[in-house]
Amino acid sequence: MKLLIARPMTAAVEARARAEFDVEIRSSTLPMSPDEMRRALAEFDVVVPTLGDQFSATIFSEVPQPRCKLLANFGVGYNHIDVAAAQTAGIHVTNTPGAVTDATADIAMILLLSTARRAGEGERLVRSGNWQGWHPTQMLGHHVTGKRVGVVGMGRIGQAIAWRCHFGFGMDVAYQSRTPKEVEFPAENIPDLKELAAAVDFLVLAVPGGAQTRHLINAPVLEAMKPTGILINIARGEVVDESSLIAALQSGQIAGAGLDVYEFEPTVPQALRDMENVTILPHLGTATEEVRTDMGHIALDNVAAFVAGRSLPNPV
Ligand SMILES: NC(=O)c1ccc[n+]([C@@H]2O[C@H](COP(=O)([O-])OP(=O)(O)OC[C@H]3O[C@@H](n4cnc5c(N)ncnc54)[C@H](O)[C@@H]3O)[C@@H](O)[C@H]2O)c1
Ligand SMILES: O=C(O)[C@H](O)CO
Repeated sequence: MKLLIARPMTAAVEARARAEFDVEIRSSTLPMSPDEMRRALAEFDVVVPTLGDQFSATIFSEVPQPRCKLLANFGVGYNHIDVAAAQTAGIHVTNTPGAVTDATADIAMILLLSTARRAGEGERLVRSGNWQGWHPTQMLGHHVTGKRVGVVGMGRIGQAIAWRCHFGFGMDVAYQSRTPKEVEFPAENIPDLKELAAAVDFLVLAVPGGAQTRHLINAPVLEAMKPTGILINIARGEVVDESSLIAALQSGQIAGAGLDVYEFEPTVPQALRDMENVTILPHLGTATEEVRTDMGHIALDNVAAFVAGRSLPNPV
């Protein structure tokens, strides 16, 4: 059984992979090229791809009889893989849910607090050496306690964000879902997205990416938000129509944004980089040693189950 891992991993994950499997670990930290993906499908039994490796229907169609039978994705989000095309090609897909939840919810809170309280702008001021000292109207932001958060995508991460907002920061919680969720704190389901956008101070995105959620947040949704509203996106960049977001921020239609993900990642438009009321992070959601190790173990657990002929723990 030949395994390909698409990026360098934490030491613990690489050690386990080398101990248990005949593995090749790519040394590049960049996404696989189409040539590399075709070779991966043709020459390996199992591949551990990740974000950025665009396993499109075209790539699958270019390798008609793939040796590969499992794509054990490193990450919970798998919108970079055309799962239907993979399955048609006889390739299973798995992901790494759960391990990512708390760390990603933490990054959502960092973005929410930083944007509301102007932390990035404040840090830039201190670093510039131009800070003139405290005064009662210096750099006033938006108070968080008592404000209302609206979660779009009330799954594992969405619920962990809502939990933090309620128990940690005394916020009211609303969310959008086709069916009400059973959570251990008061939370109002507002099924209409524009109604939710209009009713909250912070609109937080935690939906999966992919065709069904592409540009879910578009000009009409941004128009529905309060002028004091702040958009937080830890989901996938394509969930937001980025040019409409830039227009809404530039015109003052919304007050700010906190972003971990971008529509054309890793390209971040200059307009976003120029605005002081935008907090921008480089897709840090799961970026801790512990979480990346746990994600690697989950991916390898799926590989091990596949090799042993057991049912896959995390099928997509
Ligand atoms: N920034 C990061 O580093 C980072 C880290 C982990 C996950 N993510 C992203 O977060 C996503 C969510 O992860 P999760 O583990 O919470 O997944 P999940 O499946 O537990 O939750 C997703 C929720 O979104 C809901 N949903 C789907 N389509 C919707 C729509 N159109 N409108 C409203 N709700 C919709 C689903 O019903 C589900 O409740 C991942 O798919 C991934 O893209 C980002
Ligand atoms: O989907 C995920 O798990 C993240 O975006 C990558 O860690």
